[in-house]
This record gives sequence, structure tokens and C-alpha cells, in this order.
Amino acid sequence: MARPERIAVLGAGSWGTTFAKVLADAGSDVVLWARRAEVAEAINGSRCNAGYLPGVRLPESLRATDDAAAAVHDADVVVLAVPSQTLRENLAGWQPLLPAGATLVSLAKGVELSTLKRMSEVIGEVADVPMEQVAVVSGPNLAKEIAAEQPTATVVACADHDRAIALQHACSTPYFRPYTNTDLIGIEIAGACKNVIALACGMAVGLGFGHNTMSSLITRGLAETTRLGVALGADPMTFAGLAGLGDLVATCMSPLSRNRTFGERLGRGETLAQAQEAAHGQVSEGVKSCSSIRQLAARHGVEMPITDVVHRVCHEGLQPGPAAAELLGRERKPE
Ligand SMILES: NC(=O)c1ccc[n+]([C@@H]2O[C@H](COP(=O)([O-])OP(=O)(O)OC[C@H]3O[C@@H](n4cnc5c(N)ncnc54)[C@H](O)[C@@H]3O)[C@@H](O)[C@H]2O)c1
Ligand SMILES: O=P(O)(O)OC[C@H](O)CO
Repeated sequence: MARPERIAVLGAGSWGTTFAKVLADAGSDVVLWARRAEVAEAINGSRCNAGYLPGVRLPESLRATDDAAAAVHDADVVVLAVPSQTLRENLAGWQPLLPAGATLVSLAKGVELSTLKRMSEVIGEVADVPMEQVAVVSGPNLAKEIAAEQPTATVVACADHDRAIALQHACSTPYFRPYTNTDLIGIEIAGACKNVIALACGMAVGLGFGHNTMSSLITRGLAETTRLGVALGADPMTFAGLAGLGDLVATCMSPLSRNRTFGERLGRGETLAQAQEAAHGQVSEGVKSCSSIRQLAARHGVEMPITDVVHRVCHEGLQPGPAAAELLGRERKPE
């Protein structure tokens, strides 16, 4: 499959805008759709999306619009960069506009609350396309670092290897190195679960705990994520890769992570509402996905103790301190 000629990125938040910049820097012809006309105007006029990426100058070649039909017109790749719990509704609106045969790419990291579906499953269903047409980009990809052109690797996953190669080509830059993969289940489960583990790590930071606690959460978080992924049919090796361990470490360790920051606020004693207000409308996917992942795990008989306590802290009034004590007090077992 040839390198894509026209790419539409739908969603001009932190990651949508950054990924559009990556694609433009890689030489692709990119149009970015923003919900708000003023955001599109600012990108076209001052080359800046100040609300999400202050201080980042966007490439001259990147065009923005608030007209989704104009954005996707003639696109051979359509990148979906909206929060996971809104993807179904957004995509249903865009579905009649999608060019036939276009590769549909998910940037979202979450599991849908109402259906427990992965984002690629939601896309296949709503857009009514074969799964070979759906791709996922996921990895240790904190938007602000990539917007600053710091060296980063990622994974482009698609069941159709040729499409993955074409997309890999379209987003390769001197600072962004994509690897291909065909394990969508593993890539997406890893991407959704790491947000939940990052919430737990943030809570640990908020409680004043150090690196031993963080490393223990990361390692046991990876164990429970892998258990779920394998139960769903993923390749266990995926969890040792960029979209698995790589993203887990980046998100759990970085103060730039919205999920970790959210967890830190809860660990310091803030309420869910206070932490949500402090996020200024930016999405912390783990807050909702902890519930859908917990349900998915229960459906498949998989134990996910960290995810379970994160859900109960976020939604059932459990306090982070007792949650930590509960995890430590669990039945003793071999590693
Ligand atoms: N920011 C990152 O560093 C990063 C990196 C990799 C993956 N992701 C994932 O990408 C997805 C999008 O993240 P983001 O960082 O761009 O989020 P964001 O909160 O910065 O932006 C979300 C964008 O979606 C738009 N949107 C459309 N419909 C919406 C609705 N109904 N409700 C809320 N917003 C709506 C918003 O206007 C906004 O432009 C998430 O799943 C996230 O986990 C983010
Ligand atoms: O800021 P977060 O917590 O949504 O994480 C961003 C990316 O997913 C990191 O890869």
C-alpha cells in the first residue's frame, strides 16, 4: 500500500494537535479538525493551539478547520483523536462523511463503559468497516514532549500489515520513530490499563511514597494488565514492548501525565470533583476506564487488584491510604 496522500486528524486536543504536527513534519498533507472555530482560526493564523500546547509553533503546512466534512474530504487516512468515552458519538456523526477504504486510526486509550469494547472495536462497528481498515497508534507518547520534538518511539498496529507500513511511513520523523505490530488487542489493553496504574502511582506520590512503591505498582500493574490481555487473546510479548512497559513507565513516572497528576491530587486528599476541576477539561482516561476494565476482568475471571482499588477510590469512596493497606494485606502468594 502506498504512502497516504491526505490525512485528516479529528480532534485538536493535546495529542491530536501533536500527532498532526508529527504527520506534517513527516511530509504528509494534513488537515486538523477542531470542535471550536476559534481553535482552528488560531492554528491557521498564529500557528499555535495555546489552550493545549502553549509555546509550541505548529508547521506552516498544517491546516485546521472546524468543518469535519472538509477535513475528511478525499482523506485516505482519518485519525480519531477524541476521548474514548466520546468516540462512539463523535464517530457516528462523522460516519457518513468517511471516504470509502480510508484507514481509520485510533489514538484513544480506553475501554468503552457501556459496552466494554476496545476503541478499534467501536470504530469497526460504528464506521461499519472491516477490522483490517482500523489501526491504532500507542506508546510512551506524552504529547508535550513530542511537541517539543524530544526523541520518542511508538507502535502503529493494524491487522493489515501493509496499512501499518503505510502509516508508519506517514508518521516517521527525525524525532518520532514508529514500529509496526499486528496485535491490536495487546496494544489497546496495555494503553487503557496503564492509565489506571498511573492513577495508582499518582496516589502513591500524593501519599508521600517513593520509588519502591512506584516500581512495585508498575511491576504488579504490568502483571495484571498482561493477565487481562492474554485472557482476551493478546500476545504476552506485546506487554514487554513500547505500548506495554514503555507507556506504563512513561505515564506512571512523569508529572506530565494527566492520569498520574489526577491520582496525585486524590492521594493528597482532594475529591474526585476537585481533581476533575483542576484538569481544566483535559481527559484523564483512567478515571472512567478503571470501571470498564474492572468489569471486563470480572467477565473473564481475571484478578486485577490494583484496578479494583483504583475504581473504588474514584467511585466508591475508598480512601487512598486504606487502599494501599488493602493491597499490601492481600493473601500472600508466589510471584
Ligand atoms: N495527551 C497525550 O499525551 C496523549 C498521548 C497518547 C494518547 N492520548 C490519548 O488520546 C486521546 C485524546 O487525548 P488528548 O490528550 O488529545 O485529550 P484532550 O483532552 O487534550 O483533547 C480532547 C479533544 O477531543 C475533543 N472532543 C471532541 N468531542 C469531545 C467530547 N464529547 N468531550 C470532550 N472532548 C471532545 C476536544 O475538543 C479536544 O480537542 C485520549 O484517549 C488519550 O488517552 C493522549
Ligand atoms: O497524560 P496521560 O496520562 O493521558 O498520558 C498520555 C499518554 O497516554 C502517555 O503515553
